Amino acid sequence: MADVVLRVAGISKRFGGLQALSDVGLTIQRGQVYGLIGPNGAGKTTFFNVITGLYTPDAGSFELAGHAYKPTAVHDVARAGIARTFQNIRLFADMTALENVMVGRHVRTHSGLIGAILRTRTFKEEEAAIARRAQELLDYVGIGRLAEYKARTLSYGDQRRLEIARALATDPQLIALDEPAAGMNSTEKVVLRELIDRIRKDGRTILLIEHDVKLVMGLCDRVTVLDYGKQIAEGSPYDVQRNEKVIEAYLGHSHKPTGETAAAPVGEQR
Ligand SMILES: Nc1ncnc2c1ncn2[C@@H]1O[C@H](COP(=O)(O)OP(=O)(O)OP(=O)(O)O)[C@@H](O)[C@H]1O
Repeated sequence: MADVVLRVAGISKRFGGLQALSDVGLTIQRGQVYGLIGPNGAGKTTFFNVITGLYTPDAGSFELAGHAYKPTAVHDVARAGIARTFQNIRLFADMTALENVMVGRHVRTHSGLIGAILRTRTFKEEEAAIARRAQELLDYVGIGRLAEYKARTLSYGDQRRLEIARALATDPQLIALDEPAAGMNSTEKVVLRELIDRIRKDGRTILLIEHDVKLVMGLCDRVTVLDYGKQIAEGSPYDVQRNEKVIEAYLGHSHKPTGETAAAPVGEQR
């Protein structure tokens, strides 16, 4: 049987009179890059917020690496094995890049508050190991030379890479990236694409929300498309970008293929 990292079924979420998610489900296999796309307001971020414990769903079931799990507190979700980045970067601006990654790593440490206060030998050894691992992760995402710089002094693209390093520091089963290419120029996007590819090749599983449909189609193994909170398509990038409902959702009206004037695949329309 294939190795499933995340299986969610029947997720619904309502905000007052607005049904932000209706009966959404997906299954992500280990080692996949799984894309979640859809027009503005489709429910992508709400879905991320539900699976990472920021919002409580009205309905739905969750399974992480074969175990039922309930995304409640954000910290518990990180411990269970899901790490995320945010659409609006959330770093500790006045901490160094290295310290930001070390914070992520603390999810996996044991010596606790008493050890920190007493500065026990175990605590010091653990801190040194965390710092070494944090530096490795900064090197891995390509910003090792910036370890001692404060997060707020980093370029936008480097801050996004720092967020990814911090997410990786928790040793996640699944890393969820919320619009990692937002605001990046084309050179930064190429570097980002290489990084995500590398993370996948190194055996990680990635869930990706991204507005850059070309990036999604080039990177993802499977794609789910949301529109007004409903799942309108699921499949390979090739199939999804030729799906009539998807084309309609992106263009706002239906295109009937008619030879030369047939609707272009979604990735080529943007
Ligand atoms: N906390 C909230 N309270 C009320 N409505 C919300 C809340 N969060 C999201 N919504 C609404 O739910 C719908 C889905 O929003 P969501 O942010 O999930 O969409 P999205 O697909 O991520 O959009 P975008 O691509 O613009 O980020 C929108 O209509 C949004 O206004």
